[in-house]
Amino acid sequence: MLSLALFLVVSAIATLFLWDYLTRKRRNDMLHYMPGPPALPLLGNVLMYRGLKAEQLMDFIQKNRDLYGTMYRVWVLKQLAVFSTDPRDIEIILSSPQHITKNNLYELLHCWLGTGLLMSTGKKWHTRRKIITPAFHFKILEQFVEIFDQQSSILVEQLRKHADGETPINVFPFICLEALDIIAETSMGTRINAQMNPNLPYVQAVTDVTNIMITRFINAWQRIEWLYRLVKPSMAKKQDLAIQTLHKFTDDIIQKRRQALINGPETKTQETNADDVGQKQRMALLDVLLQATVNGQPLSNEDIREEVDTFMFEGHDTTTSAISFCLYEISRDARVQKLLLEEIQDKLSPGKPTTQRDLGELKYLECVIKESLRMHPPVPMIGRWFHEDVEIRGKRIPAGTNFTVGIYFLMRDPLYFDSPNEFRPERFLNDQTTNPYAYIPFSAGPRNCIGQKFAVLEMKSTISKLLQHYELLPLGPDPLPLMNIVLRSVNGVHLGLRPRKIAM
Ligand code: HEM
Repeated sequence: MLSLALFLVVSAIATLFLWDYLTRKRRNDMLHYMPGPPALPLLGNVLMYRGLKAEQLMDFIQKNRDLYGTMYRVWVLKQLAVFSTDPRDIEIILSSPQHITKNNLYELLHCWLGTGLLMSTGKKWHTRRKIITPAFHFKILEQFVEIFDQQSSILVEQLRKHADGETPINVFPFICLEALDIIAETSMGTRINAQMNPNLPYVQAVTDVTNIMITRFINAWQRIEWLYRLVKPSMAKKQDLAIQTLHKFTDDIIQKRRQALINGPETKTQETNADDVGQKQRMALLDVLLQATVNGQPLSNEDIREEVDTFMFEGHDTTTSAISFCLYEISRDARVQKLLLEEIQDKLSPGKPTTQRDLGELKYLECVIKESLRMHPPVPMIGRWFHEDVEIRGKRIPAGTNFTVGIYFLMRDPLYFDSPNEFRPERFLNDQTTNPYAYIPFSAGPRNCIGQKFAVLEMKSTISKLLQHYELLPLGPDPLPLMNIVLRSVNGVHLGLRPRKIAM
Protein backbone atom coordinates (compact mmCIF):
# COMPACT_ATOMS: atom_id res chain seq x y z
CA MET A 1 0.00 0.00 0.00
CA LEU A 2 2.77 2.37 1.08
CA SER A 3 4.84 1.56 -1.96
CA LEU A 4 1.83 2.24 -4.23
CA ALA A 5 1.34 5.67 -2.61
CA LEU A 6 5.05 6.40 -2.97
CA PHE A 7 4.94 5.31 -6.59
CA LEU A 8 1.98 7.62 -7.27
CA VAL A 9 3.66 10.59 -5.60
CA VAL A 10 6.92 10.02 -7.47
CA SER A 11 5.02 9.60 -10.76
CA ALA A 12 3.06 12.82 -10.15
CA ILE A 13 6.24 14.76 -9.44
CA ALA A 14 7.99 13.26 -12.47
CA THR A 15 4.99 14.14 -14.66
CA LEU A 16 5.02 17.70 -13.35
CA PHE A 17 8.72 18.09 -14.14
CA LEU A 18 8.26 16.52 -17.56
CA TRP A 19 5.32 18.83 -18.32
CA ASP A 20 7.35 21.82 -17.15
CA TYR A 21 10.31 20.75 -19.30
CA LEU A 22 8.22 20.14 -22.42
CA THR A 23 6.20 23.37 -22.16
CA ARG A 24 9.40 25.42 -21.91
CA LYS A 25 11.48 23.34 -24.32
CA ARG A 26 10.82 25.26 -27.52
CA ARG A 27 11.42 28.65 -25.90
CA ASN A 28 14.51 27.35 -24.06
CA ASP A 29 15.95 25.79 -27.23
CA MET A 30 15.39 28.95 -29.19
CA LEU A 31 17.04 31.12 -26.52
CA HIS A 32 20.06 28.85 -26.00
CA TYR A 33 22.35 31.73 -27.00
CA MET A 34 20.88 34.31 -24.64
CA PRO A 35 22.53 34.99 -21.28
CA GLY A 36 20.49 34.96 -18.09
CA PRO A 37 20.61 33.60 -14.54
CA PRO A 38 20.49 29.78 -14.26
CA ALA A 39 16.81 28.78 -13.97
CA LEU A 40 15.34 26.03 -11.78
CA PRO A 41 12.65 23.65 -13.05
CA LEU A 42 9.13 24.89 -12.24
CA LEU A 43 10.30 28.01 -10.35
CA GLY A 44 12.54 29.53 -13.00
CA ASN A 45 14.35 32.50 -11.43
CA VAL A 46 11.77 33.60 -8.85
CA LEU A 47 14.08 32.79 -5.95
CA MET A 48 16.47 35.54 -6.96
CA TYR A 49 13.80 38.11 -6.05
CA ARG A 50 13.40 36.61 -2.56
CA GLY A 51 13.86 39.11 0.27
CA LEU A 52 14.49 41.95 -2.16
CA LYS A 53 13.29 45.29 -0.78
CA ALA A 54 11.50 47.74 -3.07
CA GLU A 55 14.35 50.25 -2.84
CA GLN A 56 16.87 47.56 -3.86
CA LEU A 57 15.11 46.71 -7.11
CA MET A 58 16.86 49.37 -9.23
CA ASP A 59 20.35 48.26 -8.17
CA PHE A 60 19.37 44.66 -8.61
CA ILE A 61 18.26 45.18 -12.21
CA GLN A 62 21.35 47.28 -12.95
CA LYS A 63 23.57 44.48 -11.59
CA ASN A 64 21.84 41.93 -13.80
CA ARG A 65 22.34 44.18 -16.78
CA ASP A 66 26.06 44.55 -15.95
CA LEU A 67 26.32 40.80 -15.57
CA TYR A 68 24.30 39.56 -18.54
CA GLY A 69 24.46 42.46 -21.00
CA THR A 70 21.91 44.56 -22.87
CA MET A 71 19.63 41.65 -23.66
CA TYR A 72 19.06 38.84 -21.18
CA ARG A 73 16.30 36.45 -20.21
CA VAL A 74 14.61 35.68 -16.91
CA TRP A 75 12.07 32.97 -16.11
CA VAL A 76 9.37 33.88 -13.59
CA LEU A 77 7.68 30.53 -13.03
CA LYS A 78 6.51 29.69 -16.57
CA GLN A 79 6.65 33.23 -17.86
CA LEU A 80 9.59 34.18 -20.00
CA ALA A 81 10.82 37.78 -19.90
CA VAL A 82 13.49 39.23 -22.15
CA PHE A 83 14.96 42.43 -20.79
CA SER A 84 16.43 44.86 -23.29
CA THR A 85 18.38 48.11 -23.00
CA ASP A 86 20.03 48.36 -26.42
CA PRO A 87 18.46 51.22 -28.44
CA ARG A 88 19.16 49.39 -31.71
CA ASP A 89 17.06 46.42 -30.56
CA ILE A 90 14.42 48.62 -28.97
CA GLU A 91 13.96 50.62 -32.18
CA ILE A 92 13.05 47.47 -34.09
CA ILE A 93 10.28 46.61 -31.65
CA LEU A 94 8.88 50.05 -30.82
CA SER A 95 8.84 51.34 -34.38
CA SER A 96 7.02 48.29 -35.69
CA PRO A 97 3.24 48.50 -36.28
CA GLN A 98 3.11 44.74 -35.58
CA HIS A 99 4.39 44.68 -32.02
CA ILE A 100 1.70 46.73 -30.34
CA THR A 101 0.37 44.26 -27.78
CA LYS A 102 1.36 45.20 -24.25
CA ASN A 103 2.93 42.66 -21.93
CA ASN A 104 1.58 41.94 -18.47
CA LEU A 105 3.24 44.92 -16.72
CA TYR A 106 -0.01 46.84 -16.46
CA GLU A 107 -2.38 43.91 -16.00
CA LEU A 108 -3.11 45.07 -12.46
CA LEU A 109 -4.70 48.24 -13.79
CA HIS A 110 -7.23 46.35 -15.85
CA CYS A 111 -9.95 46.50 -13.16
CA TRP A 112 -9.81 50.30 -13.25
CA LEU A 113 -8.88 51.14 -16.85
CA GLY A 114 -10.43 48.23 -18.75
CA THR A 115 -9.04 48.13 -22.25
CA GLY A 116 -8.62 51.86 -22.74
CA LEU A 117 -5.90 53.21 -25.01
CA LEU A 118 -3.03 52.18 -22.73
CA MET A 119 -4.07 48.53 -22.59
CA SER A 120 -5.96 47.81 -25.80
CA THR A 121 -4.47 46.19 -28.87
CA GLY A 122 -5.24 45.34 -32.51
CA LYS A 123 -8.16 46.99 -34.27
CA LYS A 124 -9.62 48.48 -31.10
CA TRP A 125 -6.36 50.29 -30.33
CA HIS A 126 -6.07 51.59 -33.93
CA THR A 127 -9.62 52.94 -33.96
CA ARG A 128 -9.34 54.56 -30.55
CA ARG A 129 -5.93 56.11 -31.23
CA LYS A 130 -7.37 57.70 -34.36
CA ILE A 131 -10.33 59.13 -32.45
CA ILE A 132 -8.31 60.35 -29.49
CA THR A 133 -5.39 61.96 -31.36
CA PRO A 134 -7.35 65.17 -32.23
CA ALA A 135 -8.12 65.63 -28.53
CA PHE A 136 -4.46 66.62 -28.07
CA HIS A 137 -4.45 69.16 -30.90
CA PHE A 138 -2.54 72.35 -30.00
CA LYS A 139 -5.76 74.42 -30.10
CA ILE A 140 -7.24 72.23 -27.37
CA LEU A 141 -3.99 72.30 -25.41
CA GLU A 142 -4.03 76.10 -25.63
CA GLN A 143 -7.19 76.24 -23.49
CA PHE A 144 -5.67 73.80 -21.01
CA VAL A 145 -2.73 76.11 -20.36
CA GLU A 146 -5.13 78.39 -18.49
CA ILE A 147 -6.12 75.47 -16.24
CA PHE A 148 -2.44 74.60 -15.64
CA ASP A 149 -1.85 78.22 -14.66
CA GLN A 150 -4.81 78.40 -12.27
CA GLN A 151 -4.00 75.12 -10.57
CA SER A 152 -0.30 76.01 -10.22
CA SER A 153 -1.35 79.23 -8.48
CA ILE A 154 -3.39 77.18 -6.01
CA LEU A 155 -0.35 74.95 -5.49
CA VAL A 156 1.78 78.01 -4.69
CA GLU A 157 -0.72 78.93 -1.96
CA GLN A 158 -0.98 75.38 -0.63
CA LEU A 159 2.80 75.27 -0.16
CA ARG A 160 3.09 78.70 1.44
CA LYS A 161 2.61 77.57 5.04
CA HIS A 162 5.51 75.13 4.66
CA ALA A 163 7.81 77.60 2.93
CA ASP A 164 9.92 78.78 5.88
CA GLY A 165 13.28 78.34 4.17
CA GLU A 166 14.45 75.67 6.58
CA THR A 167 11.98 72.77 6.77
CA PRO A 168 12.30 70.01 4.17
CA ILE A 169 9.00 69.37 2.40
CA ASN A 170 7.99 66.16 0.66
CA VAL A 171 6.47 67.83 -2.41
CA PHE A 172 5.16 64.61 -3.97
CA PRO A 173 1.69 64.61 -2.32
CA PHE A 174 1.16 68.32 -3.05
CA ILE A 175 2.05 67.90 -6.70
CA CYS A 176 -0.11 64.79 -6.90
CA LEU A 177 -3.23 66.74 -5.87
CA GLU A 178 -2.43 69.52 -8.32
CA ALA A 179 -1.95 66.99 -11.12
CA LEU A 180 -5.27 65.35 -10.21
CA ASP A 181 -7.06 68.71 -10.33
CA ILE A 182 -5.53 69.38 -13.74
CA ILE A 183 -6.34 66.04 -15.28
CA ALA A 184 -9.91 66.00 -13.92
CA GLU A 185 -10.67 69.42 -15.35
CA THR A 186 -9.00 68.81 -18.69
CA SER A 187 -10.23 65.29 -19.28
CA MET A 188 -13.72 65.51 -17.76
CA GLY A 189 -14.35 69.26 -17.77
CA THR A 190 -15.03 69.00 -14.04
CA ARG A 191 -13.37 70.65 -11.08
CA ILE A 192 -12.76 68.24 -8.25
CA ASN A 193 -10.81 70.71 -6.07
CA ALA A 194 -8.48 67.98 -4.85
CA GLN A 195 -5.92 70.49 -3.59
CA MET A 196 -8.50 72.09 -1.32
CA ASN A 197 -10.34 68.87 -0.40
CA PRO A 198 -7.93 65.94 -0.47
CA ASN A 199 -10.42 63.80 1.46
CA LEU A 200 -13.15 63.84 -1.18
CA PRO A 201 -14.28 60.26 -1.99
CA TYR A 202 -13.07 60.41 -5.60
CA VAL A 203 -9.64 61.80 -4.66
CA GLN A 204 -9.34 59.29 -1.84
CA ALA A 205 -10.31 56.45 -4.18
CA VAL A 206 -7.60 57.44 -6.71
CA THR A 207 -5.04 57.51 -3.90
CA ASP A 208 -6.22 54.17 -2.50
CA VAL A 209 -6.21 52.36 -5.85
CA THR A 210 -2.81 53.80 -6.84
CA ASN A 211 -1.27 52.78 -3.49
CA ILE A 212 -2.77 49.30 -3.63
CA MET A 213 -1.43 48.85 -7.18
CA ILE A 214 2.04 49.94 -6.08
CA THR A 215 2.13 47.35 -3.30
CA ARG A 216 0.79 44.64 -5.58
CA PHE A 217 3.31 45.50 -8.28
CA ILE A 218 6.27 45.17 -5.90
CA ASN A 219 5.03 41.92 -4.30
CA ALA A 220 4.88 39.70 -7.35
CA TRP A 221 2.62 37.07 -5.74
CA GLN A 222 -0.05 39.73 -5.12
CA ARG A 223 -0.37 40.11 -8.88
CA ILE A 224 -2.05 36.69 -9.02
CA GLU A 225 -5.68 37.76 -8.66
CA TRP A 226 -7.19 34.69 -6.95
CA LEU A 227 -4.27 34.38 -4.53
CA TYR A 228 -4.50 38.05 -3.65
CA ARG A 229 -8.22 37.78 -2.98
CA LEU A 230 -7.65 34.69 -0.85
CA VAL A 231 -4.77 36.04 1.26
CA LYS A 232 -5.66 39.74 1.42
CA PRO A 233 -9.49 39.83 1.41
CA SER A 234 -9.74 43.20 3.20
CA MET A 235 -7.36 44.89 0.75
CA ALA A 236 -9.19 43.32 -2.18
CA LYS A 237 -12.45 44.71 -0.78
CA LYS A 238 -10.93 48.16 -0.32
CA GLN A 239 -9.74 48.03 -3.93
CA ASP A 240 -13.17 46.95 -5.21
CA LEU A 241 -14.92 49.73 -3.31
CA ALA A 242 -12.47 52.36 -4.53
CA ILE A 243 -12.89 51.20 -8.12
CA GLN A 244 -16.66 51.34 -7.75
CA THR A 245 -16.34 54.95 -6.57
CA LEU A 246 -14.06 55.83 -9.49
CA HIS A 247 -16.32 54.23 -12.08
CA LYS A 248 -19.46 55.78 -10.64
CA PHE A 249 -17.91 59.25 -10.64
CA THR A 250 -16.80 58.96 -14.27
CA ASP A 251 -20.15 57.43 -15.31
CA ASP A 252 -22.11 60.30 -13.76
CA ILE A 253 -20.00 62.92 -15.51
CA ILE A 254 -20.24 61.17 -18.87
CA GLN A 255 -24.02 60.97 -18.56
CA LYS A 256 -24.30 64.64 -17.63
CA ARG A 257 -22.03 65.78 -20.45
CA ARG A 258 -23.78 63.56 -22.97
CA GLN A 259 -27.13 64.98 -21.92
CA ALA A 260 -25.75 68.51 -22.08
CA LEU A 261 -24.49 67.84 -25.58
CA ILE A 262 -27.93 66.62 -26.65
CA ASN A 263 -29.67 69.59 -25.00
CA GLY A 264 -27.40 72.15 -26.66
CA PRO A 265 -24.84 74.70 -25.46
CA GLU A 266 -27.05 76.74 -23.12
CA THR A 267 -28.13 73.83 -20.95
CA LYS A 268 -24.59 72.53 -21.09
CA THR A 269 -23.27 75.71 -19.50
CA GLN A 270 -25.80 75.54 -16.70
CA GLU A 271 -25.40 71.84 -16.08
CA THR A 272 -21.65 71.64 -16.05
CA ASN A 273 -21.06 74.88 -14.24
CA ALA A 274 -23.56 74.31 -11.46
CA ASP A 275 -20.81 73.94 -8.83
CA ASP A 276 -18.14 76.01 -10.49
CA VAL A 277 -18.96 79.63 -10.54
CA GLY A 278 -16.80 81.34 -13.11
CA GLN A 279 -15.53 78.13 -14.72
CA LYS A 280 -15.15 78.72 -18.42
CA GLN A 281 -16.68 76.42 -21.01
CA ARG A 282 -13.86 74.50 -22.63
CA MET A 283 -13.67 71.44 -24.81
CA ALA A 284 -12.65 68.63 -22.45
CA LEU A 285 -11.01 65.44 -23.74
CA LEU A 286 -14.28 63.73 -22.87
CA ASP A 287 -16.20 65.98 -25.28
CA VAL A 288 -14.02 64.82 -28.17
CA LEU A 289 -14.94 61.25 -27.32
CA LEU A 290 -18.65 62.06 -26.98
CA GLN A 291 -18.68 63.56 -30.46
CA ALA A 292 -16.67 60.77 -32.08
CA THR A 293 -18.25 57.99 -34.12
CA VAL A 294 -17.04 54.58 -35.25
CA ASN A 295 -18.80 53.37 -38.40
CA GLY A 296 -21.43 56.04 -37.86
CA GLN A 297 -22.12 54.93 -34.27
CA PRO A 298 -21.23 57.01 -31.19
CA LEU A 299 -19.06 55.42 -28.51
CA SER A 300 -20.98 53.90 -25.60
CA ASN A 301 -20.68 55.34 -22.10
CA GLU A 302 -18.60 52.32 -21.13
CA ASP A 303 -16.23 52.83 -24.09
CA ILE A 304 -15.78 56.42 -23.07
CA ARG A 305 -15.33 55.60 -19.41
CA GLU A 306 -12.31 53.39 -20.00
CA GLU A 307 -10.64 56.13 -22.00
CA VAL A 308 -11.40 58.85 -19.46
CA ASP A 309 -10.19 56.59 -16.64
CA THR A 310 -7.02 55.94 -18.64
CA PHE A 311 -6.39 59.68 -18.90
CA MET A 312 -7.06 60.04 -15.19
CA PHE A 313 -4.45 57.44 -14.30
CA GLU A 314 -1.84 57.96 -17.02
CA GLY A 315 -2.24 61.74 -16.87
CA HIS A 316 -1.71 62.33 -13.15
CA ASP A 317 0.71 59.79 -11.70
CA THR A 318 3.28 60.30 -14.46
CA THR A 319 3.28 64.10 -14.32
CA THR A 320 3.42 64.04 -10.50
CA SER A 321 6.55 61.94 -10.67
CA ALA A 322 8.04 64.08 -13.46
CA ILE A 323 7.41 67.44 -11.74
CA SER A 324 8.53 66.24 -8.30
CA PHE A 325 11.87 64.83 -9.49
CA CYS A 326 12.50 67.86 -11.67
CA LEU A 327 11.93 70.24 -8.72
CA TYR A 328 14.29 68.11 -6.67
CA GLU A 329 17.06 68.39 -9.29
CA ILE A 330 16.59 72.17 -9.57
CA SER A 331 16.74 72.53 -5.78
CA ARG A 332 20.12 70.74 -5.78
CA ASP A 333 21.71 72.88 -8.49
CA ALA A 334 22.02 76.60 -7.77
CA ARG A 335 23.55 77.32 -11.19
CA VAL A 336 20.64 75.72 -13.06
CA GLN A 337 18.12 77.47 -10.84
CA LYS A 338 19.74 80.87 -11.52
CA LEU A 339 19.64 80.31 -15.29
CA LEU A 340 16.01 79.23 -15.09
CA LEU A 341 15.04 82.28 -13.10
CA GLU A 342 16.73 84.58 -15.61
CA GLU A 343 14.85 82.90 -18.44
CA ILE A 344 11.52 83.12 -16.63
CA GLN A 345 12.06 86.81 -15.80
CA ASP A 346 12.96 87.45 -19.40
CA LYS A 347 10.08 85.55 -21.07
CA LEU A 348 7.08 85.65 -18.72
CA SER A 349 5.20 88.81 -17.82
CA PRO A 350 4.29 89.03 -14.14
CA GLY A 351 0.55 89.13 -13.45
CA LYS A 352 -0.36 88.19 -17.04
CA PRO A 353 -1.87 84.76 -17.79
CA THR A 354 0.72 82.50 -19.39
CA THR A 355 -0.01 81.20 -22.88
CA GLN A 356 1.17 78.17 -24.80
CA ARG A 357 3.39 80.49 -26.84
CA ASP A 358 5.01 81.91 -23.64
CA LEU A 359 5.74 78.41 -22.41
CA GLY A 360 7.25 77.58 -25.79
CA GLU A 361 9.80 80.36 -25.21
CA LEU A 362 11.18 78.66 -22.09
CA LYS A 363 13.92 76.79 -23.94
CA TYR A 364 16.29 76.28 -21.04
CA LEU A 365 13.45 74.96 -18.86
CA GLU A 366 12.74 72.51 -21.66
CA CYS A 367 16.33 71.22 -21.43
CA VAL A 368 16.02 70.95 -17.64
CA ILE A 369 12.80 68.95 -18.04
CA LYS A 370 14.34 66.68 -20.67
CA GLU A 371 17.36 66.02 -18.48
CA SER A 372 15.20 65.31 -15.45
CA LEU A 373 13.05 62.90 -17.49
CA ARG A 374 16.25 61.18 -18.62
CA MET A 375 17.48 60.64 -15.08
CA HIS A 376 14.07 59.99 -13.52
CA PRO A 377 11.76 58.63 -16.23
CA PRO A 378 8.21 58.49 -14.79
CA VAL A 379 7.58 55.30 -16.75
CA PRO A 380 10.77 53.34 -16.01
CA MET A 381 9.86 50.21 -18.00
CA ILE A 382 7.48 49.32 -20.79
CA GLY A 383 6.74 46.00 -22.39
CA ARG A 384 5.37 44.14 -25.35
CA TRP A 385 3.96 40.63 -25.71
CA PHE A 386 5.21 38.58 -28.64
CA HIS A 387 2.41 36.57 -30.27
CA GLU A 388 4.86 35.08 -32.74
CA ASP A 389 8.58 34.41 -33.09
CA VAL A 390 10.47 37.64 -33.61
CA GLU A 391 13.93 38.28 -34.99
CA ILE A 392 15.86 41.27 -33.69
CA ARG A 393 19.15 41.95 -35.49
CA GLY A 394 19.82 38.24 -35.96
CA LYS A 395 18.61 37.23 -32.48
CA ARG A 396 15.52 35.01 -32.51
CA ILE A 397 13.03 35.40 -29.68
CA PRO A 398 10.17 32.92 -29.28
CA ALA A 399 6.45 33.59 -29.29
CA GLY A 400 5.12 33.88 -25.74
CA THR A 401 7.84 36.27 -24.54
CA ASN A 402 7.30 39.34 -22.38
CA PHE A 403 9.68 41.79 -24.01
CA THR A 404 10.63 44.48 -21.49
CA VAL A 405 12.30 47.77 -22.37
CA GLY A 406 14.37 49.11 -19.46
CA ILE A 407 13.87 52.82 -20.16
CA TYR A 408 15.48 53.85 -16.87
CA PHE A 409 18.69 51.92 -17.51
CA LEU A 410 18.83 52.74 -21.19
CA MET A 411 18.83 56.48 -20.45
CA ARG A 412 21.71 56.13 -17.98
CA ASP A 413 23.95 54.23 -20.37
CA PRO A 414 27.39 55.94 -20.61
CA LEU A 415 27.60 54.77 -24.20
CA TYR A 416 24.89 57.26 -25.13
CA PHE A 417 25.15 59.90 -22.36
CA ASP A 418 28.47 61.21 -20.98
CA SER A 419 28.57 61.06 -17.18
CA PRO A 420 25.01 59.75 -17.14
CA ASN A 421 24.55 60.17 -13.39
CA GLU A 422 25.23 63.91 -13.57
CA PHE A 423 22.39 66.38 -14.06
CA ARG A 424 23.47 68.37 -17.14
CA PRO A 425 20.56 70.08 -18.95
CA GLU A 426 23.04 71.56 -21.46
CA ARG A 427 23.39 68.17 -23.14
CA PHE A 428 19.98 68.90 -24.71
CA LEU A 429 20.82 72.42 -25.89
CA ASN A 430 21.79 71.26 -29.33
CA ASP A 431 20.41 67.83 -28.94
CA GLN A 432 23.50 65.68 -29.02
CA THR A 433 21.74 62.34 -28.49
CA THR A 434 23.63 59.82 -30.56
CA ASN A 435 20.68 57.48 -31.05
CA PRO A 436 17.07 58.76 -30.88
CA TYR A 437 15.97 55.45 -29.35
CA ALA A 438 18.41 55.98 -26.46
CA TYR A 439 16.19 58.79 -25.18
CA ILE A 440 12.59 57.58 -24.88
CA PRO A 441 10.87 58.85 -21.70
CA PHE A 442 7.61 58.98 -23.69
CA SER A 443 8.35 55.73 -25.54
CA ALA A 444 8.49 55.97 -29.35
CA GLY A 445 6.77 54.68 -32.46
CA PRO A 446 3.05 54.15 -32.99
CA ARG A 447 2.34 53.50 -29.29
CA ASN A 448 4.23 56.46 -27.91
CA CYS A 449 2.67 58.71 -25.28
CA ILE A 450 -0.31 60.54 -26.70
CA GLY A 451 -0.16 63.06 -23.83
CA GLN A 452 3.48 64.06 -24.34
CA LYS A 453 2.86 67.71 -25.30
CA PHE A 454 0.20 68.06 -22.61
CA ALA A 455 2.67 66.73 -20.04
CA VAL A 456 5.53 69.06 -21.02
CA LEU A 457 3.22 72.09 -20.96
CA GLU A 458 1.91 71.11 -17.54
CA MET A 459 5.46 70.65 -16.27
CA LYS A 460 6.60 73.99 -17.66
CA SER A 461 3.61 75.80 -16.22
CA THR A 462 3.93 74.33 -12.72
CA ILE A 463 7.71 74.57 -12.45
CA SER A 464 7.91 78.14 -13.77
CA LYS A 465 5.11 79.23 -11.43
CA LEU A 466 6.84 77.74 -8.40
CA LEU A 467 10.17 79.30 -9.36
CA GLN A 468 8.49 82.69 -9.71
CA HIS A 469 7.34 82.51 -6.11
CA TYR A 470 9.93 80.41 -4.32
CA GLU A 471 13.60 79.74 -4.16
CA LEU A 472 14.06 75.96 -4.13
CA LEU A 473 16.50 74.83 -1.44
CA PRO A 474 18.56 71.63 -1.18
CA LEU A 475 16.92 70.37 2.01
CA GLY A 476 15.92 66.90 3.13
CA PRO A 477 17.10 63.43 2.12
CA ASP A 478 17.83 62.44 -1.46
CA PRO A 479 15.08 60.32 -3.05
CA LEU A 480 15.41 56.54 -3.16
CA PRO A 481 13.97 55.58 -6.55
CA LEU A 482 11.34 52.90 -6.47
CA MET A 483 10.78 50.83 -9.59
CA ASN A 484 7.06 50.65 -10.13
CA ILE A 485 4.47 51.12 -12.85
CA VAL A 486 5.30 54.80 -12.36
CA LEU A 487 8.62 55.88 -10.84
CA ARG A 488 8.34 56.98 -7.22
CA SER A 489 10.66 57.46 -4.30
CA VAL A 490 10.53 55.21 -1.24
CA ASN A 491 11.15 58.17 1.10
CA GLY A 492 9.34 60.94 -0.81
CA VAL A 493 10.85 63.80 -2.81
CA HIS A 494 12.17 66.52 -0.51
CA LEU A 495 13.27 70.11 -0.91
CA GLY A 496 12.94 73.41 0.94
CA LEU A 497 11.10 76.54 -0.16
CA ARG A 498 11.89 80.17 0.58
CA PRO A 499 9.46 82.83 -0.66
CA ARG A 500 11.11 85.19 -3.11
CA LYS A 501 11.28 88.78 -1.92
CA ILE A 502 9.50 90.17 -4.94
CA ALA A 503 7.02 87.71 -6.43
CA MET A 504 7.25 88.20 -10.17
C1 HEM B 1 5.75 63.22 -17.96
C2 HEM B 1 4.59 62.62 -18.13
C3 HEM B 1 4.37 61.39 -18.94
C4 HEM B 1 5.24 60.40 -19.29
C5 HEM B 1 6.71 60.30 -18.98
C6 HEM B 1 4.50 59.43 -20.08
C7 HEM B 1 5.05 58.29 -20.63
C8 HEM B 1 4.34 57.39 -21.39
C9 HEM B 1 4.91 56.19 -21.95
C10 HEM B 1 6.35 55.73 -21.78
C11 HEM B 1 3.93 55.57 -22.63
C12 HEM B 1 4.04 54.24 -23.38
C13 HEM B 1 3.54 53.14 -22.48
C14 HEM B 1 3.75 51.78 -23.07
O1 HEM B 1 4.22 51.60 -24.17
O2 HEM B 1 3.39 50.83 -22.36
C15 HEM B 1 2.73 56.36 -22.49
C16 HEM B 1 1.51 56.04 -23.06
C17 HEM B 1 0.37 56.77 -22.87
N1 HEM B 1 0.25 57.98 -22.21
FE1 HEM B 1 1.74 58.98 -21.31
N2 HEM B 1 3.20 59.85 -20.18
C18 HEM B 1 3.08 61.05 -19.53
C19 HEM B 1 1.95 61.83 -19.42
C20 HEM B 1 0.74 61.54 -20.00
C21 HEM B 1 -0.43 62.38 -19.94
C22 HEM B 1 -0.48 63.75 -19.27
C23 HEM B 1 -1.45 61.71 -20.59
C24 HEM B 1 -2.88 62.12 -20.82
C25 HEM B 1 -3.37 63.29 -20.60
C26 HEM B 1 -0.90 60.46 -21.05
C27 HEM B 1 -1.61 59.50 -21.72
C28 HEM B 1 -1.07 58.35 -22.24
C29 HEM B 1 -1.84 57.36 -22.95
C30 HEM B 1 -3.35 57.39 -23.18
C31 HEM B 1 -0.94 56.37 -23.35
C32 HEM B 1 -1.25 55.13 -24.17
C33 HEM B 1 -1.02 55.48 -25.63
C34 HEM B 1 -1.20 54.31 -26.58
O3 HEM B 1 -0.92 53.18 -26.21
O4 HEM B 1 -1.63 54.56 -27.70
N3 HEM B 1 0.42 60.40 -20.69
N4 HEM B 1 3.01 57.47 -21.73
